[in-house]
Amino acid sequence: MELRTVLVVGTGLIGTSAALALRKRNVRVLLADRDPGAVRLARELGAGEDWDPATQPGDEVDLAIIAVPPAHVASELLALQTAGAARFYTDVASVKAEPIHRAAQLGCDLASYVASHPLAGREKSGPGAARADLFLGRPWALCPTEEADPEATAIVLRLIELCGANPVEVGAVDHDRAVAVVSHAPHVAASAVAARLADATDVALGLAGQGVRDVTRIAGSDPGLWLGILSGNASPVAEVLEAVAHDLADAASALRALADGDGTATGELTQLLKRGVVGHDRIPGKHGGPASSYVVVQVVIGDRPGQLARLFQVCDEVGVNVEDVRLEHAPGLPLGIAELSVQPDAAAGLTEALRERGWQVP
Ligand SMILES: NC(=O)c1ccc[n+]([C@@H]2O[C@H](COP(=O)([O-])OP(=O)(O)OC[C@H]3O[C@@H](n4cnc5c(N)ncnc54)[C@H](O)[C@@H]3O)[C@@H](O)[C@H]2O)c1
Ligand SMILES: O=C(O)C(=O)C[C@]1(C(=O)O)C=C[C@@H](O)C=C1
Repeated sequence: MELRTVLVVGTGLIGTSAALALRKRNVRVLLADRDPGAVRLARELGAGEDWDPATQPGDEVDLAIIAVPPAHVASELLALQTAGAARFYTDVASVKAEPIHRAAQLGCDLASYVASHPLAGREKSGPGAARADLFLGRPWALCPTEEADPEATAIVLRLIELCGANPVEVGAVDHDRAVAVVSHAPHVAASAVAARLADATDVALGLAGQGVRDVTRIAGSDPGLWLGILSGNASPVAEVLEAVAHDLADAASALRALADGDGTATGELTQLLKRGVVGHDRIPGKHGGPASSYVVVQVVIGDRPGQLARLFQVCDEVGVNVEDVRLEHAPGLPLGIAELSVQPDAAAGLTEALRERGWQVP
């Protein structure tokens, strides 16, 4: 099953990332969004060409990817199917049961539609945050219903393969329960931790290290999008959060008891910390950070104009492409760390070249 032409509806973070990945594999990509600015930016980033429904025959479009917020998936699917925009359809929403249920209610054709969900994303929205390699090595759930045409499933599998992700076939209800545990409840927990920082003192924020950054990164995401995701998976997420809240309440009680001099209270706390280690160790592969195929080279840089430019100059001299860059500031210090993500085979050469030129590479 070949994917020659794909229509992406919703050229935000996920739609544009899929479009960029497909363009790299020479798939023709047509772009649509209700926001013309989002299409323009996606096009300028090389994600494809504007979709003109008046001139583009639907039977030439193999697959339409609906990459809009969960609440709009079903209505968008209906509109596209009514217009005969493509042969097959998928969506990428973070919840699955409700959009499928709504699509059935609206009378959408469920034979040509296989819902899906890439388990990859960022805390930033819009086409400007998109990356062609966002899905590399990541799980991508697909949830064919009983009505789904096997050809529709095959074409969605091909999409996942072209984006470099790993397909995971799962029922919609099971999917939603699973992502409540591994994505949606963690998001709310991150928000609750980050909310404590809103009125934290400057002294506290000045002491912020990597731990709090790791735990709260996703709390920086678009609240509107996440309200839609959480509302679409309300009961499973509530169930996980109730369990988390129970653990947190127990931990707080144990700490109160410890503060009151009851040394036996360490037992409960230790159990929670140990259960945390067990849970953490069960997460497969690398967690977060840039695409798993990159290696991060850390370089100490002074907080002076031109430092980054000089650093990139070295990368250029030794022919190393910087796939991503992140700056870690040390509050109050005239130093920071630049984390350069590069291809694994380029890391050693770059490290050597930097050290030779006097850069501190820890
Ligand atoms: N952000 C993530 O990390 C992530 C990861 C996996 C899946 N998803 C899912 O992907 C979908 C898109 O999320 P995103 O992060 O790319 O959001 P985004 O805000 O970056 O992009 C969404 C785009 O959809 C457009 N849009 C909204 N309603 C539309 C409609 N009816 N018709 C056409 N365009 C419309 C918006 O203008 C916007 O450009 C959501 O369903 C989300 O649940 C998000
Ligand atoms: O890493 C991030 O920033 C994400 O938001 C990714 C993440 C996740 O929780 O894993 C968030 C929601 C999506 O539905 C899929 C992926």
